[in-house]
Amino acid sequence: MDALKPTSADSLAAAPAAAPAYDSDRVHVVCAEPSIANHFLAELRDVTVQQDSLRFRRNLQRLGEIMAYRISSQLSYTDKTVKTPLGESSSKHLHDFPVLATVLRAGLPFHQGFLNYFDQSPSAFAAAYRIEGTAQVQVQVDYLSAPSLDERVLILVDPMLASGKSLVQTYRAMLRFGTPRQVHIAAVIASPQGVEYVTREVPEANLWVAAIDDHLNDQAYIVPGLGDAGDLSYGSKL
Ligand SMILES: O=c1cc[nH]c(=O)[nH]1
Repeated sequence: MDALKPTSADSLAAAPAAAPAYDSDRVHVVCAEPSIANHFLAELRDVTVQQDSLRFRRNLQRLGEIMAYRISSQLSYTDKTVKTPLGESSSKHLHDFPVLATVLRAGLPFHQGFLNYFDQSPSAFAAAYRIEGTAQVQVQVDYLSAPSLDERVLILVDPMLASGKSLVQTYRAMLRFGTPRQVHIAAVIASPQGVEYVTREVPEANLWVAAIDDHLNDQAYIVPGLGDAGDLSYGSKL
């Protein structure tokens, strides 16, 4: 966990002097407005609350549920009439359930939150790891499983958008399963660099984040962030 401590060389990528201007039609910052999402995010960040890994995973799920609801306003609906015990009601039904993609292992609780709402969605999974010993962050995607993405809505979810390399590599690797008609990328905490990289490299995507933090440290962790989302969910690894 030493990698998480602030260092004097928190210089991998210094924070921009002023807040960058994001295209608010494409970048949605859910915790910019006060809501219960802010409370869940505060618990995720809090080192004391983090000791309860059940609550940590559940808070990631809850933010996934909130983001699923927000993204649902951009999906297509079909008018249908449903029979109630007392009559008929004209209602809107989700036209087709989005494909929910995530990156093992840290993405799993956040993905479960999306699946709780998009309960008929198929899922796609990727495993990606960082290649050690390189000056630049380099990522290898080495496991993929997905349904056809042709003409589907794809929502790619990963709780921490740090450099953005693993998300972009995963997205590109997924495209071998087809060309989605609409793409959303969702993260809990993003770095300014990650937002810049993803919006530049995947211009077709809408980006949804709970918060955009200050900067990346020299280990490519988000500061202040929350630490290592995978370890906090599932225990530290060797
Ligand atoms: O801060 C970060 C960055 C990447 N992954 C994490 O779990 N935390």
